[in-house]
Amino acid sequence: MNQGRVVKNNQIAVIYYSASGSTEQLAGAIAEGVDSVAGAHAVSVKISGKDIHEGRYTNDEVMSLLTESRGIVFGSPTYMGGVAAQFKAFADATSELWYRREWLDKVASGFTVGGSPSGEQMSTIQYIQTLAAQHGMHWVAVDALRSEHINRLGASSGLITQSVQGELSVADYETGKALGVRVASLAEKLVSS
Ligand SMILES: Cc1cc2nc3c(=O)[nH]c(=O)nc-3n(C[C@H](O)[C@H](O)[C@H](O)COP(=O)(O)O)c2cc1C
Repeated sequence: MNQGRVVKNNQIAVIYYSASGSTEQLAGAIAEGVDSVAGAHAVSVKISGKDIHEGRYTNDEVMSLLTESRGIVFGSPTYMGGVAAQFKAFADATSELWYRREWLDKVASGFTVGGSPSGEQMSTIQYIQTLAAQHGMHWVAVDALRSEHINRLGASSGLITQSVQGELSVADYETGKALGVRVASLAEKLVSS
């Protein structure tokens, strides 16, 4: 796995864009889940609009940090039925890494927040899933059955949530933590198998 590159011992990166903070809250929940797994640790990176010039994202430090990680969890708010422009600029910038197959066989997952319970968040997750597939990554789905306590909106493809007046529900937060645990645990299994 990731031959020829230095991959840090079960480091999982959580990279996301957030304008008003709810996607950031969810990123925090995922990182908390990762950190609760023995031997795993999370690094969180917020995509900054300051790294985008004329639509192009550039930050070599961020790209190196992601490449050194064993797994990457991608997050964006749902904007107009898709990822935010800032996330797309970042995703486009990963094309150089794609060409060199730098992220081949890492684990991946995705999360999004919308303002509506059914505000096309699935389109956002499907885009993130496609990005991970292009990089040859192993997609980790949500395994929790829907209830009022976890996976409130009942999606499996990725973590789909809704912010109400800028706040996530406890159930959304718990689903984030569970996804972090699952990504870190599967990343560990993949290298030891
Ligand atoms: C430009 C824009 C477009 C949006 N489009 C959608 C949408 O298509 N579906 C939806 O459910 N919510 C939509 N929202 C609501 C955001 O997804 C929601 O407020 C989310 O919590 C923002 O994430 P953040 O707090 O991390 O910035 C939109 C918000 C903005 C500003």
